[in-house]
Amino acid sequence: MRIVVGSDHGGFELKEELKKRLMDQGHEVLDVGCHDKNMVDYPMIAVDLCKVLLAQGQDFGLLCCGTGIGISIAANKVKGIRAALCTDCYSARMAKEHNNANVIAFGGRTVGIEHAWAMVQAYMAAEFQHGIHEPRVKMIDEIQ
Ligand SMILES: O=C(CO)[C@H](O)[C@H](O)[C@H](O)COP(=O)(O)O
Repeated sequence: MRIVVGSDHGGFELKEELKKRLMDQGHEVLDVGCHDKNMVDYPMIAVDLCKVLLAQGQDFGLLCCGTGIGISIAANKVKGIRAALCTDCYSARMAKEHNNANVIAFGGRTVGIEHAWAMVQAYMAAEFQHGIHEPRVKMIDEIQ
């Protein structure tokens, strides 16, 4: 898969480890930053990632901040983005199956790497179920 990743300082370490594991699996990963632990404002990173995703058509985007909340709120302001803050594997799978989320978000200060990795795997293994979910997703997109 082609994946674009990004984080603020609060999600930097988690993003780096998830990026490494994705690359080890053979995925193509583009990192929009941040590239060190220096403080950076998460809305900028979220918008940068979303613009890249919409322009370059990666399969999905992965965002991390301290909680995953701020960066997912910011991403969801971008037209065409459906960002899901994931805290469990069932929700990560549903984010794809029901919501066709094109961005998943995690909290670097709230979840450990193994749990985050399990959630990434759950999301990546899932497929959008279409059917009744298709018009609902369309309704979401039409809000913007
Ligand atoms: O947006 C957030 C909260 O929902 C993230 O956790 C940020 O990473 C956090 O706010 C950054 O906080 P810091 O005090 O600047 O490290």
